Amino acid sequence: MEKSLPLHQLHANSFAIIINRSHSFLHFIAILFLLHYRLSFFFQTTTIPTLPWLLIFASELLLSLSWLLSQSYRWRPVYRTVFPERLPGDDELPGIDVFICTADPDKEPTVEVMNTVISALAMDYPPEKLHVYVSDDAGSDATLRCTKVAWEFATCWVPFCRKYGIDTGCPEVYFSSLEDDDGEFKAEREKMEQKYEVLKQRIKTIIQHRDVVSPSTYARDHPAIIEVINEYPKEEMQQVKLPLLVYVSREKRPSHHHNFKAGALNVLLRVSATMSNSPYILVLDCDMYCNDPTSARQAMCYYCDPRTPPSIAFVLFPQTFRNIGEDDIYDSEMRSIFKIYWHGLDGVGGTILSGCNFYIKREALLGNFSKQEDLVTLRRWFGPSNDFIKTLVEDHTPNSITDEESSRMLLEEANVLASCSYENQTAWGSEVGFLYFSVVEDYFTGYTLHRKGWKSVYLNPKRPQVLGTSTTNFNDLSVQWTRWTAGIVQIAISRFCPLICGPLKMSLVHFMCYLGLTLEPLLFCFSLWGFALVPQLCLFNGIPLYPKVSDPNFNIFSIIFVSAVSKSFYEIVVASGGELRAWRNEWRIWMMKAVTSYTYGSLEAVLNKLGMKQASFSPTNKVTDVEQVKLYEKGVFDFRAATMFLAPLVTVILVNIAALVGHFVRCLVVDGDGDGYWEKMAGQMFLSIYILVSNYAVIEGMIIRRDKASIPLSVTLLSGVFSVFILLIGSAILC
Ligand SMILES: O=c1ccn([C@@H]2O[C@H](COP(=O)(O)OP(=O)(O)O[C@H]3O[C@H](CO)[C@@H](O)[C@H](O)[C@H]3O)[C@@H](O)[C@H]2O)c(=O)[nH]1
Ligand SMILES: [Mn+2]
Repeated sequence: MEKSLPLHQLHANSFAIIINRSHSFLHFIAILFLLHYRLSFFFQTTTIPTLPWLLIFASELLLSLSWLLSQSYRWRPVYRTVFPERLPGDDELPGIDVFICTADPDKEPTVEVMNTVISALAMDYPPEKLHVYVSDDAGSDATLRCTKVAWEFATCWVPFCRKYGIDTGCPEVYFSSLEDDDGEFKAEREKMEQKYEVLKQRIKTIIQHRDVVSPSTYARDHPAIIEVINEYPKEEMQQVKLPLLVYVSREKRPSHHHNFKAGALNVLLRVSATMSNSPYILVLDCDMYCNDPTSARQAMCYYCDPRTPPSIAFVLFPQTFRNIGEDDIYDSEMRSIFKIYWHGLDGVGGTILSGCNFYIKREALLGNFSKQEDLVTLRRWFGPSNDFIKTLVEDHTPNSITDEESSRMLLEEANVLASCSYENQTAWGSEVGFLYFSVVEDYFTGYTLHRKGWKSVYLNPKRPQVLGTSTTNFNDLSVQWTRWTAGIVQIAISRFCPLICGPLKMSLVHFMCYLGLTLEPLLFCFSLWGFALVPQLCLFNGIPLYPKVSDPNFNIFSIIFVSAVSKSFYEIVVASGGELRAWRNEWRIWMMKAVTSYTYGSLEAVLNKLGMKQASFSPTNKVTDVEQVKLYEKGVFDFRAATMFLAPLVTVILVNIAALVGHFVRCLVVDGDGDGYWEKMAGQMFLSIYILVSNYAVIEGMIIRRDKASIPLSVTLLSGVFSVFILLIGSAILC
């Protein structure tokens, strides 16, 4: 009886669909009017110069294009429910390999990384079917030792969680969220808490006494180190059944490009194949604790359901963060991505692969082969290891470690698979595994899977499945978004651009989603620079770019503005219950990113294309700085950021102030004759005021605040020079 019940359910949000589609339709008509208005300029005689008109028209066109493409993620938002209690018995569940990547113990606190490892070991899944692999790109002996101590702690922690039904597998979260119980449980809990404190202390001591002289050089140049942590458990630990835990640090040499996280994941794909070869893989970033131990069972609701088509490549959970403040000024939560876009993509063919927290089918990454497959072809694709090639064949069962000899042989082979030359002249990274073409390996790999006809599923249950650390200061945020932009623009300007390689096996709407996401950074940075400078330069010089207030055409602009602003108000505040300030924060950070990270990222991608700059992936800083956190929690911008990120912001603000001042002077002195000058310039004046009001935080950081995190005077002065330059040169060219 139970077997006939579905394991999962999908429902489309019809109300949202109706609202979205009707709004798209009306907004689109307004845009057509705008096109008509702008184009008719070319058939009139007027004193307005053509260049600024063309530029503002181009900005409007680009922004409208990105709006149009973004309607695809609003076309059919869907939501999913799963019923893990209906899953078959534990013995019928498939195996899962968990991959946890870490790369830099200075930026990624080891205590947190170990919490992630422990939370993965404590997942609610049959332990003999769960295998946890830690990839350490720093090759740090300290991390290996910490993994061993974490393992020891897990041997007590996991049985403790099982015994008392604790559903927070991450000790840090569990002990910091107070629960009051008494009796035997309380005493045991206190004992456990002490053990956890000891663990933290041991980890800290190991990290403090690292014996490598120059860790960063070592990280780039070291042999492979692979160790099975629970190979021979101590006597007293043998009772406890825990998942396999393996530490893998691939070989790195300066002469070989290591391809960042994708490279690390591909090594894990190979090494794990020879040890556990599970059909499903969960990828976690080192800061992403498993908050809900049932995520594996939830994902399996798709993979274990005979009625679900086998074309699902991955089941994705959103990235959720534990360090989001009430006033999330940097939109660190990335609300619209995880709460709007991904549900929309899910409804039209599948959400993109967003970094971590996904259960992916091994077969989707590697393919599935029969025993008759030509060995030469397989070796050309997958490299020379016969042991690995054997694992690709359907009915292969992996080697198990039974004695010292089998363990030695297995590790020998694993070392070969983790060597940096193993991938030479193979299809790794280009056709199989995680793909290397872009630094956003996740996005590109997911996109390629969808193009080949694979589907994906987005699960966003109420309880966060994972909890990570998001960037909560302006510098880290800008660095991170610059990297993402660079990776995405790399795709946009390559032969893989969706416009060039076409939808292949994707639906048209799904294709539009990918096109929109791929072009978004470019479209935003070009159009927003246009809106931030062109009307202002014209305002400064008394050139109108918008119709008079009394002209009926003025309504076109007001309608488009009000429609865009109120739709986002609806999405953020009404539909997803956000606060008003979330709405302000998202608009503001969007404008800020456009002139900083989107711009620099796009530039980086172009330089990379021209061979003038190498792609880079420096891990995001995950160390908590108390002072920074305080500012973030108070909703105050931390402007202790690189000048390259501050200068564009300040420059835009100064140009806007200058334009307004210039405008008022012109009104009073030059054009004070009341020929409707105010009316002609009202649109531009409004735009400048809008930019200044929305970005008041920058003005405050520049003029009012005097704390350490305000904008340094040197940056303001430098930006002042840029603004004068823009005003002079811009006026000369445009007007
Ligand atoms: O050479 C590297 C660089 C990074 N990492 C690991 O990759 C993970 C993600 O790196 P992080 O610095 O946290 O990047 P984010 O900016 O948070 O990354 C987002 O974007 C990346 C693509 O740019 C995705 O890979 C991530 O999953 C996604 O969270 C971390 O666990 C790192 O340790 C490596 O293993 N090797
Ligand atoms: Mn991260």
